[in-house]
Amino acid sequence: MEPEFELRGLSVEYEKADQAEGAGTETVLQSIDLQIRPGQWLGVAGPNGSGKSTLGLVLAGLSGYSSGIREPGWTEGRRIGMVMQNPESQIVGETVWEDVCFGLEWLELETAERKARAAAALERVGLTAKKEEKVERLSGGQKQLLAIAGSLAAGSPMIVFDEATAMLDPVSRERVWKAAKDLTQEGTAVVWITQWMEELAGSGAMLALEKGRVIYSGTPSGFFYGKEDEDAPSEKTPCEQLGFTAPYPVRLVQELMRQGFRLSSRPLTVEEAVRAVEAIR
Ligand SMILES: Nc1ncnc2c1ncn2[C@@H]1O[C@H](COP(=O)(O)OP(=O)(O)OP(=O)(O)O)[C@@H](O)[C@H]1O
Repeated sequence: MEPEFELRGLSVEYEKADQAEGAGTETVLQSIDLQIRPGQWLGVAGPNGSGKSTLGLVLAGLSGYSSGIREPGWTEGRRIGMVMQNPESQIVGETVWEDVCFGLEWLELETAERKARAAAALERVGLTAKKEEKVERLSGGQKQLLAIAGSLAAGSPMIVFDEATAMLDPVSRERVWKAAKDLTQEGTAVVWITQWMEELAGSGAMLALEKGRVIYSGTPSGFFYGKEDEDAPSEKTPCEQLGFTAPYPVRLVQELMRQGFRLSSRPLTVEEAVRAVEAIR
């Protein structure tokens, strides 16, 4: 299947803010290549300032770029959704209903169709009962769900989540994560930017950025465990290179491996770790 969204050699440069450093530009993203297929979940990780949000904005079509190619999914009339870290920063309507309808204003739809789409989107994220509520009275998690509903109503083929669960409690985090997971089942592509290593474990594919460059592109397993078939890995894993701590099940299994246990898989979750350990009994 052809990738629906593709970046080739994409770079973003900004004018240097600090004149003391001399005039010129700062390269924030450098030669990024990536492909995103319909229904794919792409996890994106990287330290502060590595360019994750800039990449998210470019993918969402909210920010330009200096050079490279971005095609073919960004054609006119196809709105890419974006759910930002701060739920307050993306509210456009006074009430829940107004907010979800806002993104539909630009589409040439019959009123009945617009209403049906907005109602269906609110239903999908469980906010139907809050339809008449003022947005300011929603919780942070509900505001994130509302942002998802806005993208759903507009028929976005891809939604970018930029640390969208960072300000949420565990229950709300789970709800937003689940809503995003459900979208991929229906063919919506999800770009999930996060600093939470646990959130990367379920990614179909992931990439890691450092200083604006892609330093890893592949499976979460390769990111956390490093190259395949190394009995005693001496090289740092990409996760360690970035200074991140792998999820607890990964660290547990890595310690077992160091102690000489041979595991036939490279588990990422507690459930997978339990199965892998059971298999060596
Ligand atoms: N509009 C802008 N003008 C100039 N420089 C910018 C602009 N936006 C971002 N930058 C710079 O680009 C670099 C990458 O920023 P970006 O926000 O994309 O990183 P990030 O990985 O999302 O960081 P964080 O995890 O802290 O959110 C930083 O050095 C930042 O100062």
